[in-house]
Amino acid sequence: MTAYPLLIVTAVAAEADAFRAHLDPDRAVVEAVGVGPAAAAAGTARLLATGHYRAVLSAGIAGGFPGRAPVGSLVIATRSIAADLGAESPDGFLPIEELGFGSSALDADPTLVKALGTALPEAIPGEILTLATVTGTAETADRLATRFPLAAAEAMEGYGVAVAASGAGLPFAELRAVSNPVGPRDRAAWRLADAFAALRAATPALNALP
Ligand SMILES: O=C(O)c1cccc(C(=O)CC[C@H]2O[C@@H](n3cnc4c(=O)[nH]cnc43)[C@H](O)[C@@H]2O)c1
Repeated sequence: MTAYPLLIVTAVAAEADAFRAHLDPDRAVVEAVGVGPAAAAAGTARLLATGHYRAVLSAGIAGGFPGRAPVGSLVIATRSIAADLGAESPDGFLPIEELGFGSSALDADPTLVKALGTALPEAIPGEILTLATVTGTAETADRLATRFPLAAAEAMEGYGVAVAASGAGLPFAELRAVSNPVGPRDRAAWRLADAFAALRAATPALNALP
């Protein structure tokens, strides 16, 4: 029997197009479902309802934490973390773990992480944060880097895709190409071409995932 394909979930069409040209449709299918964790979770759950996928990958561009993931690099998530899921308090941010409402982190599937790391040895392993708001100040970047010393990158969808994959009982991973540093907003400086080139170059590795 032929195995079902891997589902690759991106936010926007330009990210999906970076993969689509060289994907083997028997091995992997890519779909763009929208920007942010809610669109990612709802769109992924809708696609998984067919029951015709073997695993799920959240993929696209991201901000890289300075000194941890430079522009143009690839990051493989060890965990995807909903970094803004919780409550503010005068003493600092309280994650939902401390509020008693479950977990704000989902581990990536170890088999997928190992296969990605072997196929993409230049990629940086680390935690990837999911935020509904793109970081745009040095203060927020510093605060996140301190709260999450193992975070290499931030994006807006990974945790949402992970929740949908977990609900469907499927293995999950996240792969990001860094288009910009996490820090003061400078949209004109985003190096989209470098990030898309890194995504395109990763496509053969995705065809080969278990
Ligand atoms: O303007 C364009 O041509 C363009 C082409 C493709 C994608 C975009 C996006 O803006 C996609 C938004 C997408 O990017 C992720 N992302 C990238 N950098 C960051 C960041 O520093 N912090 C959080 N998210 C980031 C995110 O996952 C969005 O879905 C534009």
